[in-house]
Amino acid sequence: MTDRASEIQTIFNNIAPVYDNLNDWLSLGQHRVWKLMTVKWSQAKTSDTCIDLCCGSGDLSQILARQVGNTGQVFGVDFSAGLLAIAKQRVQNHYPPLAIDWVEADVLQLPFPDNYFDCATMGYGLRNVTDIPGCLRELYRILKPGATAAILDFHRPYNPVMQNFQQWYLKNVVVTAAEHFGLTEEYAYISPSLDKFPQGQQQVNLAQQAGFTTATHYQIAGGTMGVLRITK
Ligand SMILES: C/C(=C\Cc1cc(O)c2ccccc2c1O)CCC[C@H](C)CCC[C@H](C)CCCC(C)C
Ligand SMILES: C[S@@+](CC[C@H](N)C(=O)[O-])C[C@H]1O[C@@H](n2cnc3c(N)ncnc32)[C@H](O)[C@@H]1O
Repeated sequence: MTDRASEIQTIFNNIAPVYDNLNDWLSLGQHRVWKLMTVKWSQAKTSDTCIDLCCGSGDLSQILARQVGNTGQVFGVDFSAGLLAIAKQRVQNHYPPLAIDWVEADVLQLPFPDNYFDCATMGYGLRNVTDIPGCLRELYRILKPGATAAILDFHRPYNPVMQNFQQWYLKNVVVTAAEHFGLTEEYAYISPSLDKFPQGQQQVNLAQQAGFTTATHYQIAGGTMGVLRITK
């Protein structure tokens, strides 16, 4: 793993204890709706074998697992041991049990064979990997032909009013809230990471270069978030 990847791993291990609560408060619960939309766009269905890349504390993995049922299987993959521990704990006493395997691994080198998965999701992961084209190629490799992936992340709105609002909110609300938990630097990282993140059409181009036959980017939440939907 590169030094940069280790730094990112440390950021997520540090924020693990407050991650879920802060996401709920700071998005006013909206991230749950965006994650439901992402699973819908992934076209996951009963009995499918699906993967949730960069699963963190596992919200998307849980939604996927409900969708595929007990005849399907979900693999939640992440390299943050801290967030994976929370993911495991959250489903421990779930009834009925959810068919989720938690895998500690780097999504740039997935421990799965070619053409294995019926569908995939990724929430707020693509912006954080150190090699976006490599990640899309790895995702392409493990999906079956015809399988769909839905990738949710922040997006810089094209509308200048929304863009100013997003920048103001990240700086004055998100980072200020994080200061109370001694996590200023960790949350201050979101805005510059978003500056470097490809915009919707660029994401579509990268997906096509990775081999995906169809790629569409949908803006949601006033353009502050986006979902890239791609089919192998
Ligand atoms: C679940 C959300 C973000 C996850 C997330 C992603 C990252 O890359 C991080 C990096 C470093 C630290 C933390 C994270 C992280 O938590 C999205 C929801 C939470 C957001 C922090 C707040 C979103 C604000 C938007 C500008 C839109 C506000 C509209 C809302 C309806 C109020
Ligand atoms: C912002 S969190 C998203 C968590 C969750 N998917 C969600 O939507 O709330 C980003 C996650 O990506 C993971 N991550 C970043 N780069 C990774 C990599 N190369 N391999 C595995 N996980 C990675 C981090 O550990 C972190 O859990």
